[in-house]
Amino acid sequence: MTQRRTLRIAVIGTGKMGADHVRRIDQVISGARVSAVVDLDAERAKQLAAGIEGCTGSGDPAAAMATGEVDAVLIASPGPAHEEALLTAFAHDLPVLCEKPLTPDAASALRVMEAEQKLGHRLVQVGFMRRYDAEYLKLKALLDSGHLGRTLMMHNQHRNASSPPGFTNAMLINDSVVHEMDVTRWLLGQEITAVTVLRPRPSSNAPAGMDDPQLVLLETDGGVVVDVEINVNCGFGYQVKAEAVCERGTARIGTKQSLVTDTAGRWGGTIAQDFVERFADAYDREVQAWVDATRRGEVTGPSVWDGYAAAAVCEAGVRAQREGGRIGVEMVERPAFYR
Ligand SMILES: NC(=O)C1=CN([C@@H]2O[C@H](COP(=O)(O)OP(=O)(O)OC[C@H]3O[C@@H](n4cnc5c(N)ncnc54)[C@H](O)[C@@H]3O)[C@@H](O)[C@H]2O)C=CC1
Ligand SMILES: O=C1[C@@H](O)[C@H](O)[C@@H](O)[C@H](O)[C@H]1O
Repeated sequence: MTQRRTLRIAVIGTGKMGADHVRRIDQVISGARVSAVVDLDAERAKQLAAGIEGCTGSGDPAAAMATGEVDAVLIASPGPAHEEALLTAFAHDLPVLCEKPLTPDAASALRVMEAEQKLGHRLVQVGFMRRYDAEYLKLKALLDSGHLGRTLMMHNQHRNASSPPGFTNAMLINDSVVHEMDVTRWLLGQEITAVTVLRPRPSSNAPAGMDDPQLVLLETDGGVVVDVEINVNCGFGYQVKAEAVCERGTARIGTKQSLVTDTAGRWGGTIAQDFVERFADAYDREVQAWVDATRRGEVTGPSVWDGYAAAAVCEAGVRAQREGGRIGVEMVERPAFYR
């Protein structure tokens, strides 16, 4: 259905990402407004709602989606809560922007995929925001142009200043490396077939019980080998870098130096401190693209299939962490619905 009027959005989960998306919809992008915010911590939701005209705050996502006062839903609760919220949105035929991961494991992602297919039309865009980042878009355009020949390898670095409390080895894969898994599939147009995880000695910055950093190797069905340094307690800032090694050259992103100073015998710049800062433009473009598509009655961007494929690769990654060795990715065949 084409909707030319302002889209009324319910944001579910008002923690770090949810609150940032609320600010973005309220102050940055056009064509939408936040009409409801929902959090299990209802007080948090009410406080956020108080600062936004015409917005309610509450603690029950299902009740908020049933009011008939909502046109679309942005899910920013933790991954394990996504399946229930998605199925509720499907019951009301509401378009969804669902933060990554779609769900935390392949079986639940498959259930969501089957439920969406039963509806007979797509409703979900998955929040793999790197696909909207200006540098990643340039890299994709270059690789697609064929100018550098076929891609042979990719090297990635994914560093966070520190991990939030409760972060686990499995989350290192499911929450962090999931981004490299998605961009690998998207940049190369290939599926990932196997995962190996190597662990150097842990950094003394890593919380007890977490092996950080780790080196994750991905192999694709097109014969490309991709390495990812995941290092979520590096201490100095947030860095995401990627280099594609191709037959006729290489291409690097993430090395941008926006401001370089020369002073008192030194030269240097600054490093972003977290993803909200580094990927601000990508999140803006991602949410604007979702709003625009929804108002046109379309669903674009990363699909439930992409969310499922990433979940299947993550599952192999977590097994590789636990069991060691090279673990094959198990996936169902891609349904015609998502081609
Ligand atoms: N695209 C990206 O770069 C990033 C995406 N994320 C994703 O965003 C989502 C949220 O992450 P954060 O904001 O960092 O988490 P957070 O822990 O800061 O916030 C989560 C919020 O959800 C609420 N909540 C928990 N269960 C809920 C439920 N069943 N219904 C409604 N609210 C519920 C919590 O009370 C909390 O306020 C996750 O899926 C995460 O993977 C997080 C960071 C970056
Ligand atoms: O999605 C994200 C977080 O959940 C994750 O914890 C971080 O490592 C990633 O850099 C960020 O983009």
